[in-house]
Amino acid sequence: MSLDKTERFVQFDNFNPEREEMSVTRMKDQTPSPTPHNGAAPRVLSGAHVAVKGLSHSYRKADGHVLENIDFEIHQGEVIALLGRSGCGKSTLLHMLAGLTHPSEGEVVINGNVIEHPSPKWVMMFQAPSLYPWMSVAQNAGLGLKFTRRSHEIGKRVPEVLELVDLAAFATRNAQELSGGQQQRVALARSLAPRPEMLLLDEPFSALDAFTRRALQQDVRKIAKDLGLTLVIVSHDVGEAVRMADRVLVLQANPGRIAEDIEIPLSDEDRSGGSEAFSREHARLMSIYSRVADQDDAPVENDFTQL
Ligand SMILES: Nc1ncnc2c1ncn2[C@@H]1O[C@H](COP(=O)(O)OP(=O)(O)OP(=O)(O)O)[C@@H](O)[C@H]1O
Repeated sequence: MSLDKTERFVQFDNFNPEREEMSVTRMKDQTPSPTPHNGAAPRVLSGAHVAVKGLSHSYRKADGHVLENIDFEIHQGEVIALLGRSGCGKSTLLHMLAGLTHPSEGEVVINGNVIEHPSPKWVMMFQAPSLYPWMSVAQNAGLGLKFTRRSHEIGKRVPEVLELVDLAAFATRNAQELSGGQQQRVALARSLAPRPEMLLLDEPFSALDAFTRRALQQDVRKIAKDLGLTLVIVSHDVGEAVRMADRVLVLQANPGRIAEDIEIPLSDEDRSGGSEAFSREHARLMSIYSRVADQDDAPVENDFTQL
C-alpha cells in the first residue's frame, strides 16, 4: 500500500505501518465485499464474540506475571468495563484483545479465530485522539478507510459516521479548531467508518471535563448498541463503568487477575445518573472495587466527584 511519508510515521489507533500489509491481507479473506455502488444498503454490523482462555503474561522472563490465569467471555454486542487500580494490567489485557501484544501463555479467540495480529475489525481508541491537525474533520474521519484500501467508500461512509457522532455540521472544519470532546468524536467516527466489530477504549474520556465526558459515555454506549458493536472500555472510574457497561470485570493487582465479574442491570434511562437505581449500582460497585483494591493493600482513587 502506498502512503504519504507523513502518514507512514504516525500511529493511527491500532494501525501499525510495519504490519500493514499483513493485516490488510488477512482482512481480504474475512471481510465481506465493500458496499456496492448500486445503492444497496450497507451490511448490518454484528459485534465480535471474544473468548480469553488461560491467559497469563510477563513482560520479561525474570519478572513475575503482570496478568495471571485470565479466563472470560464477551458476548456479541456486549459492553464490558475492565475496572482496576493503576498498574493492575488493564491496558496490557486490552492490547491483547487488539492483537497488539501476544500473551506469554493462553490465547484470545475472536469469532472462533485465535488472534495473532491486529486487524481493522477491532479498533483501539486512546486518551489522545491523535488526529492530523491540518486536515479537515471529514478527511480525518476517512483515514481508517484509506489505510485499509477502501478509499472508494469514503464519499458515502464519512457523512454517515459524522452524522452518527453528531459532527455533520463540522465536516469541513480543521481538526485543530475543535474542542477536546469534539476531537474524540472525530476519532470515534474514524474508528467506526470501516465498520469494525469491536471497539477497545483505553480511558478515552479521562482528559475531558465531567460534562463532556458524561455526554460521550452515553453517546458511545448508544452508538455501540445501535450498531451491535462489542465494546470494551478500560477504566478506573466507577461512575463510568456503571454508566456504560453491561458487565464489569474488576481486576486485582500483583499479579493482575479477575477478582469479580459483575452485571450492571440498569436501563439506558437510569444510566444517565440521578436515579435511585443508578446510585444503588454505583454504591454496590464502589464497595466491591474498594474491597478488591484493599486486598492489594493500595489506596483506591476517590472518584465520587464524577457521579
Ligand atoms: N512494555 C512494558 N514493558 C514492561 N512492563 C510493562 C510494559 N507495559 C506495562 N508494563 C507493566 O505492566 C504492569 C501493568 O501495566 P498496565 O499499563 O497494563 O496497567 P494498567 O492497569 O492499565 O495501568 P493504568 O491504569 O495506570 O494505565 C505495570 O506494572 C507496568 O509497569
